[in-house]
Amino acid sequence: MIHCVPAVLNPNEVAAIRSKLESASFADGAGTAGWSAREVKRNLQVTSGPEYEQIARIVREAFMRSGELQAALLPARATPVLFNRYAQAMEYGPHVDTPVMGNMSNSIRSDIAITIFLCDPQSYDGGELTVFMNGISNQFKLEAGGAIAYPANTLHHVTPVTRGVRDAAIIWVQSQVRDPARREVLWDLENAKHEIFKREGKSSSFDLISKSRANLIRMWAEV
Ligand SMILES: O=C(O)CCC(=O)C(=O)O
Ligand SMILES: [Fe+2]
Repeated sequence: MIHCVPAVLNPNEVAAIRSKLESASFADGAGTAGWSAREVKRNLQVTSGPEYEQIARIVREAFMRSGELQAALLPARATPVLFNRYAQAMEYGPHVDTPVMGNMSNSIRSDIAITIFLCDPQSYDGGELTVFMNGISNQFKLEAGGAIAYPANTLHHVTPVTRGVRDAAIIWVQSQVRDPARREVLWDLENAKHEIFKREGKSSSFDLISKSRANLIRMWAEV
């Protein structure tokens, strides 16, 4: 399931990150790709340093406080934030993300990939995130601060930027519930809880749905 969540970063946070990106240093993104993705990865990435630490903290905190991302993804762990830049003619061709990231003592299964858009979509052409799912190609270009979370086991690509610059923050998440179909059931129940609560308050139906969702998490969660 794909989740698009607007304004995960508020406008002040987007502005703060954008201003830090002006002085941040970037390296060739091919450095962090697997051998086959490297063939098609043409972008830049912020290198570690004080700017990186500050903007990564802003993104991580925004991710943690997003009720929708937390309830939909049920994160167990997340990678450090990666900042991608696609300048004129840069792109990231079709690839599948590395399934297990990090090293032996600190590894994360990449169940879900998140892109948080950092630029006004009017300020650049191209740069659509394209995700192939169920035989359909879906294109996304969100407002600055908006996040898309999609299954990392999909083939996806970023189309060439033909004007301006596209900056984005990327996080990979290992979910407590690795099966996307189970996560969808839990997400539907979460929405049903909200609907019932709005209509009836904390009724006995609400309590039963809450209990079912909580107990399904107990059955399925790996923590
Ligand atoms: O820039 C993006 O939106 C996605 C980048 C991506 O697919 C990756 O870094 O693996
Ligand atoms: Fe990717």
